[in-house]
Amino acid sequence: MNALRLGTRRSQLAMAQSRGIAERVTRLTGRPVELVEITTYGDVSREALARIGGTGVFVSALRDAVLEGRIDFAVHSLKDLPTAQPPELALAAVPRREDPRDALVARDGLSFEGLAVARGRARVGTGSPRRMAQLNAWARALGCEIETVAIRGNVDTRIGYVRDGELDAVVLAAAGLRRLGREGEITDLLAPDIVLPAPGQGALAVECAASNAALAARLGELDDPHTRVAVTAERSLLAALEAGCSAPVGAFADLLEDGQTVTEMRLRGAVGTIDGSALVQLSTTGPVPGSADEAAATGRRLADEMLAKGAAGLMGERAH
Ligand SMILES: NCc1[nH]cc(CCC(=O)O)c1CC(=O)O
Repeated sequence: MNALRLGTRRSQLAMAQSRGIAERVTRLTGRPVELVEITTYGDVSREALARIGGTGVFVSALRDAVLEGRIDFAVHSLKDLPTAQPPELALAAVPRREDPRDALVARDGLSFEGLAVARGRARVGTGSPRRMAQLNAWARALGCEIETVAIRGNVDTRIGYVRDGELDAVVLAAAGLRRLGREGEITDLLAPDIVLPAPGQGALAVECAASNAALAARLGELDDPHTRVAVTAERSLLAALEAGCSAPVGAFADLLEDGQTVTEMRLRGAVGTIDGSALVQLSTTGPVPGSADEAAATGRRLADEMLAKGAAGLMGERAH
């Protein structure tokens, strides 16, 4: 039986994600899956992500490979996907989401609060305007000041800044650290009511050509409907704010359970200035959307409320 070709970026995180999905696809279909390495613009460019982001720098080379038939399918971090889905590509599966939270890796095992109140102005590394805005707002609420420092690079590089003392802490997605077996580095998990994750954080997207309906159906068996509904609402909120993946926008939908059954979905959104001096944070709770369209409508409604509270005026800024 010929192998399915799964295109993947070469980074450790992408490889770990792709290997995990490859195993599940093989178990499901009985077909071997072969990994094909693809280099994306996001891997080659040294520019600040906040500046080049928003156009799917990590995903377009993989998508081209799918459309040109060089690979059969691709796995992306959902938060890196542009919000508009091209009609020639099928979002075949959104598997069950991992921990959506941001994680702090700090010197001396410190929590964020411990770090913020420690003597001196803590230097916290992150390339994400969303994290900068919310961390600065949190520090202000604690009556402290921190310095957010723009960094990028792979997980080892980022953690290295703390190891070698250049920074007091870095912030990374908990899901990424888990997938790499590096959760032991985490010194604090940031509560979503204080630091809302990026829309889609912790979730993966499995894409194939829309014309390959048979493959889309097989891959669809990996889909987790609750995760799909939640990330659909989050991404619709982001799209309705007309913000890209580098905008200081946090969004997180969680499903509330009553015993065993899921009863309601709560969607939260946050937009702030990078210095944390202003933050608009709203939430809405209602019945679990019965379809992707309903989930998207929930996201748009919350975005409208946020815009009415002045969200647009907070999003103009960019990280330097
Ligand atoms: N923008 C890079 C990126 N895309 C997805 C993840 C982590 C894994 C995930 O969120 O699923 C990361 C790294 C990070 O934010 O620390």
